[in-house]
Amino acid sequence: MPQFAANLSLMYTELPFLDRFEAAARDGFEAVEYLFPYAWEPAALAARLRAHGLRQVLFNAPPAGLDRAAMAGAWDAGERGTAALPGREAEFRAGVLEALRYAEALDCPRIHVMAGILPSGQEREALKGLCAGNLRWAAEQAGARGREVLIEPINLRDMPRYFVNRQDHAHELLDAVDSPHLKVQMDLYHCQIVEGDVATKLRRYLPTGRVAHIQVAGVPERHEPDRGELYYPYLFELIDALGYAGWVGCEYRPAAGTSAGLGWRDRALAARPAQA
Ligand SMILES: O=C(O)C(=O)[C@@H](O)CO
Ligand SMILES: [Mg+2]
Repeated sequence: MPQFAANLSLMYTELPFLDRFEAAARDGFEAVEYLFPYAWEPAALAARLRAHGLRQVLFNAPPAGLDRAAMAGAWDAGERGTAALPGREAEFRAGVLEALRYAEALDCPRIHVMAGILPSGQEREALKGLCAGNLRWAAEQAGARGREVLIEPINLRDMPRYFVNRQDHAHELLDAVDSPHLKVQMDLYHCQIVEGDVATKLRRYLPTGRVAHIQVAGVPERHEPDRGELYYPYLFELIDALGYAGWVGCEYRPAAGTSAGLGWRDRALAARPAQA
């Protein structure tokens, strides 16, 4: 059965951010992911991880900005990455280097690098080369530090004009970059909204070894995985059967309260086949 990581950006939001680590550990999580660490010093976050026996398994590179102040305000200003954006190469590089600095301090093996919102009047086709070039540079930087860069297909309802929407968009970029340090973050919530046929996509892409992180949520409300149109017990069994050994991030907005809504996870773990 997959190993689950708590997403501290969407879960435990009733608590101040730094208190969410303890809450996740108390609920039995051994790993966490979240959007951004940059409002805190790496040492403060590393101390929380250590104190609660948690591993950091994923976070995002800054969405834009050349310096810490600009990076901090970028998400609220509507920025969603710069990998595919012309003229933003310096911000892209600054963000990747800042993320890798945190990844090292937090011993986090991978960072999610976002591609950006397609500028009006531009076609994604025309920006694929630029995006691949930026991602190649990022993958080299990450590889030199023993880390991986991930890209994630995201649905256009939540993020209009986002550059990477389908699994094949992401895998096409991986083909172009051709680096063992660039991988895919496969979020089944986005996959269901954009493409459907999720089990077939898992069967196609997990055996490639290119999927380094999976995320889950119910569809369409992005609540607990036991709410909505996807039947996760079947998908978890399939993920196991396909030999996926990575983390599954719980990237959903709890409808029942974070701890009260973990029944789906406990049932999934209880259904785990006995280890030989
Ligand atoms: O929205 C998601 O899904 C994510 O995984 C974030 O990292 C990016 O928005
Ligand atoms: Mg996601």
